[in-house]
Amino acid sequence: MAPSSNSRSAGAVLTVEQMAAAEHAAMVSGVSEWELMQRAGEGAARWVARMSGGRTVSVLCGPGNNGGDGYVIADFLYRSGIPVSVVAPKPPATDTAKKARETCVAPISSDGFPAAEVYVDCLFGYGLSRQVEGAFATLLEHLRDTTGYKIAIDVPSSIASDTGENLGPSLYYDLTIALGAWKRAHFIMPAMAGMGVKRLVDIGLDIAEDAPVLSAAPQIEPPAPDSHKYRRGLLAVVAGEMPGAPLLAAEAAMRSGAGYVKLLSEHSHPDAPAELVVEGGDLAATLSDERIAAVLVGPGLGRDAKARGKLSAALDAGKPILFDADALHLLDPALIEGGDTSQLAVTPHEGELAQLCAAFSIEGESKIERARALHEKTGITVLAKGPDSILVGSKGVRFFNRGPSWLSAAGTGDVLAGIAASRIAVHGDPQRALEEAVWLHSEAAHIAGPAFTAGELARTVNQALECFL
Ligand SMILES: NC(=O)C1=CN([C@@H]2O[C@H](COP(=O)(O)OP(=O)(O)OC[C@H]3O[C@@H](n4cnc5c(N)ncnc54)[C@H](O)[C@@H]3O)[C@@H](O)[C@H]2O)[C@@H](O)CC1
Ligand SMILES: Nc1ncnc2c1ncn2[C@@H]1O[C@H](COP(=O)(O)OP(=O)(O)O)[C@@H](O)[C@H]1O
Ligand SMILES: [K+]
Repeated sequence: MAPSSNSRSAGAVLTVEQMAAAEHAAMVSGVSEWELMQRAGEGAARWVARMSGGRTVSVLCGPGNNGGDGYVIADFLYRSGIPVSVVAPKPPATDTAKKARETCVAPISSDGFPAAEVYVDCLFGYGLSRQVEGAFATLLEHLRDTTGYKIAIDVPSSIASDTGENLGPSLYYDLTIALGAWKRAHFIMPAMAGMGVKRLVDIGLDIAEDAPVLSAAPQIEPPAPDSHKYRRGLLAVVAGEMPGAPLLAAEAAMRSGAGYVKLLSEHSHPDAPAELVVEGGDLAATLSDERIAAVLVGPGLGRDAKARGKLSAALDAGKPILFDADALHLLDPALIEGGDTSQLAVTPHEGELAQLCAAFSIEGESKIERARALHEKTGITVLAKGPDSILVGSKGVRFFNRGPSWLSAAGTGDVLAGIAASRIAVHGDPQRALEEAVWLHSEAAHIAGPAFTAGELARTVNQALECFL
């Protein structure tokens, strides 16, 4: 019953179409749908048994194979001596779910909502295709209003798997157990916020290696024993109209691994920390220093002709560049034409991504489609940030778990940009740097505690680094 050891499903985040294709491939290779359902149901049942701790369990079963999983779960729990019952408003509609119901020894009723301490929601999985109504909606409303421990199997039953859209009563689960692979909804807001703790059951699917994946915690190397400040990476932060934002970014960058951070500014910065070198003079000439390993441009830059000139100067230097904030309102096809875009990266929030898509004539229904199209059209590595960040680069697509919501504070984006640019200065790989930055930013927020300021967050990043060494 255990899945084969060569399963490559760990971490993949799939659409319904990709999921169905992976399951079809398994069946072509000789694994029956029944066998897949047994693996899924048993794997999930072991989690339910662990979480229930002897409490009474009620399993809600729908008409499709998600309901089929429910019968397998109930059967496993019943045979394990756990008090369990099933509610199924409609009989199974698929052969495999019918077989699961026929072999299920747990008591089954077609109506009511039994009082239980643990509820397992198997009404709909990735097959949900329309608004939930009638008896199914009533069950979900009861589930919403009860105080029991709530477990969603595969995908919460009112959530559309590809879009995260809510197609029925909206409720919060304590635990969501994904089957076979993660689905997009597991990492799309607001759906992901209602799923509680998330766990994945491996059912031995073989999944294409280029499928989007959930980002795994990075391993960050300390400086080599013979390192010096330049070898560790010199980052140039280009300042503009507003002094605060680039200073915040530089504060974070100094604590993210770069050996040397310079603020290139025509203003004086009496508030700058002593360890930050502030350099004036002609920007193009300063950026021609071959020891500069990466450039950050955008925080506090401004959006006028002078700002655009600075952006041009940065691009002309031919170095790896991270564009954030105001720079994302200035970038356009003419500016990057003919350059090596593989060393360029952008960190737009929702509004800035919309701005970039308009500038580069890109359309896409969802954030992931827009980010992917922007990368494919321009070659630029894109981190579409927010509570549900998505990274798209030459190594494919990465999803992330949600960081602390305390990050929703002014200036935290400048901190993220500083961290990411610093990591680019260290190793030169934009996609790796952005992935590291999301983790460091989140971890720094955990360490900084509640209601931190962006400055406090920036000054915590070196402690966050310790978690990834
Ligand atoms: N196909 C496979 O090989 C496997 C599938 N598994 C399970 O199967 C699930 C997908 O199964 P299905 O494709 O059968 O789909 P679901 O069980 O998610 O639900 C689809 C069924 O519900 C009906 N339906 C959809 N929306 C409805 C609505 N709003 N109101 C009433 N009826 C509605 C559909 O007509 C269909 O009969 C997965 O989420 C997973 O739980 C697992 O058992 C692993 C193996
Ligand atoms: N609710 C949230 N939960 C988790 N992270 C969030 C949330 N809101 C914002 N963030 C993160 O905080 C940062 C905000 O950046 P941004 O919108 O550019 O703010 P600012 O421009 O004020 O610096 C991003 O890294 C984003 O991913
Ligand atoms: K479900």
